[in-house]
Amino acid sequence: MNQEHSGVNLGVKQLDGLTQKRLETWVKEAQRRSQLGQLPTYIPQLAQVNPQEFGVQILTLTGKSYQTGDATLRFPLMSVIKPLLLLNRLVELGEDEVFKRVGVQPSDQPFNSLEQLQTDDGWPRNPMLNSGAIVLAALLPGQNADSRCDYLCSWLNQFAHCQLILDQDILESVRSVPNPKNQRLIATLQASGYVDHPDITLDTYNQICCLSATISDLAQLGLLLAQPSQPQWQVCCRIVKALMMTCGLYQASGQFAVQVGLPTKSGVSGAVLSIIPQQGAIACYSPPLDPEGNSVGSLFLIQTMAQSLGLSVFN
Ligand SMILES: NC(=O)CC[C@H](N)C(=O)O
Repeated sequence: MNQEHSGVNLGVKQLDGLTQKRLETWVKEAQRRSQLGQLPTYIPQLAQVNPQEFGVQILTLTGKSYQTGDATLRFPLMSVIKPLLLLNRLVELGEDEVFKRVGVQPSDQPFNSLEQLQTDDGWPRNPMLNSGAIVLAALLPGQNADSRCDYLCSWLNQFAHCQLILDQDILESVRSVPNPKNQRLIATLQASGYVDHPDITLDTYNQICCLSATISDLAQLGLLLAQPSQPQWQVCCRIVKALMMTCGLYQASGQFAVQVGLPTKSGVSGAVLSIIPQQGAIACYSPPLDPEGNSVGSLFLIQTMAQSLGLSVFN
């Protein structure tokens, strides 16, 4: 643990210690380390991106912004949509309805594990796994997948002041290769009674994963969770952040909570979102992944920032 920050947090805004120069130094090292990762191959278009692409933005609740890398890059959110889908469903349906259909237990299995779902008798263990997010996608309002995805996209754009758009190219790429793992998850969820219309639900899930963002859109989404704009969202945001902390990086969640201590969610595109409660958000994008499917460069950068600035919520 960094000596500099072993002391108690006496209300100091730790992000004040951030400078553009420090950020640039850390980003250089993160970019170097990202070479240790691999691009995912099961979605053809994700396998074709330039692995050296990198973007990071830190936004604070007081309006400060730090940004490095390519601000014009657009990337699909993939699993980073999961906490935002959860937020939407909690706000609209309430805690009781949501947790009748999905659990809150961490898992030590991969994000698309059928074994985990089978061990749990078809009960989706948490909303950060594909099984849990698929069940929540089934609860979005709308007659078909297009209208359900549109609904979530507009809701997020309205409340987070961002400009997410559905990336049709990546969606086509997702659809071009059948994903047997997700198909088996959905069949199991149907058998256990958590999903009624498997085709619409799988298509909705695929579409919301293909909502694309710039690094600044992603940081804006983070601010929504960092400090809820509406008092009635307080509890929902607290629940989402707790689940990001315990489940957001799959098998790596526990280790990251100890080393970094920030609610964090990753996606296979290399996008990562970390929340610094009451202070701001860190949005990072770097495509190469570690074996668990988390961005090597993004996690390195967030860990370095958190330890150097003392950002852990447990300080
Ligand atoms: N970890 C992820 O980002 C997974 C999302 C991706 N759409 C999938 O289902 O495989």
